[in-house]
Amino acid sequence: MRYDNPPALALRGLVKQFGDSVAVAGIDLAVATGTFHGLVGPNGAGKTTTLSMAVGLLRPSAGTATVGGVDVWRDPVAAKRRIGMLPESTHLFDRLTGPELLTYNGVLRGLAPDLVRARSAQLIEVLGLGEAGRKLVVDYSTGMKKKIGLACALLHTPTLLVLDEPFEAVDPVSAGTIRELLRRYLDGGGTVIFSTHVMEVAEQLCDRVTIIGRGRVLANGTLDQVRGGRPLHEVFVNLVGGPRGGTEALSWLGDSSR
Ligand SMILES: Nc1ncnc2c1ncn2[C@@H]1O[C@H](COP(=O)(O)OP(=O)(O)OP(=O)(O)O)[C@@H](O)[C@H]1O
Repeated sequence: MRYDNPPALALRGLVKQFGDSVAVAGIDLAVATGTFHGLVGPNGAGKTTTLSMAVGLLRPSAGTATVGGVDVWRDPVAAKRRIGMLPESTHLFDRLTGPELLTYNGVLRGLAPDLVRARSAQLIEVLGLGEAGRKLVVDYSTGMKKKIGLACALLHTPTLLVLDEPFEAVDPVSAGTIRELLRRYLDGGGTVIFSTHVMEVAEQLCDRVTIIGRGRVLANGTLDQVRGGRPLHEVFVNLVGGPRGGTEALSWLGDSSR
C-alpha cells in the first residue's frame, strides 16, 4: 500500500436519493493506491449505489468521487480511462461471443488489435472460458458472465478496479483463479475495491474493510482495526443488527413431511 496524495479513489460526502428514499446518506472514503479494499454491508445497504456513483454510472445527488485526483463527473473520460468496472448485474453486449466482446471492449479502449487479441486469449484461458469461445455471452451461466465481465474490466490494465460482487455465483476453482489474478494485479501496482457479503472472502483478501449500513459508513480501517480481535462476521452482525427473528410465524414450514 502507498500513502499517496491523491488516493486511488476518494469519495466525499456522497449522497444518493431515489425520490424520498435515501440510498446513500453521505459516504466519505479514501482508498490508497495498492490496497485491496473490501466494502461489506447487508442487502440494501447501498454498496452497489456507492460503487456505481464512484465510477460514473450513476449521478450522485450530492458529493464527489475522484480517481487519482480526477473528478469522475467533471472529467469522465480521463477518470474512466483509469477505471476497470465489474457491475453487479453485468450489462454486457451479450449477443457477442466472449472473444468478440473482449475485442469490442479493447478497441473501444483504444488498444491495438494485436494487443487485444493476445490479452483476450490469455484472459480467456486463465479464466477457463476457452470452451465457451463460440457461445454467445447471453448463453453463459451467471458465473461465466462474471468472469467475462472481469476480463473486460482488466483488459486495458486500469489503475483502479471496482468490482461489485466479483465472487457471486463463481465456482470455488474459478474463485481461486480470480483471487490469484487480482493478487498479481495488486503486485503490479493496481488498486482494488470490491463489494461482498461473504465475510470470509473479505478476511482472506482485504487490507482494509469498510462496513456500510443504511447508506452510511459504520466502520472503516485495516482489517485488524475493524475486527478488533473478533471474527469479522461477529463485528458485522453487531454493527448492522442480528437476525430479525419472527420465523415462529412460519410454523407451517415444520409440517413439510406430512
Ligand atoms: N434505481 C433505484 N430506484 C429506487 N431505489 C433504488 C434504486 N437502486 C437502489 N435503490 C435502493 O437503494 C438502496 C440501496 O441499494 P443497493 O443496491 O445500493 O444496495 P446493496 O448494498 O448493493 O444491496 P445488495 O447487497 O442486496 O446488492 C435499497 O434500498 C434499494 O432498494
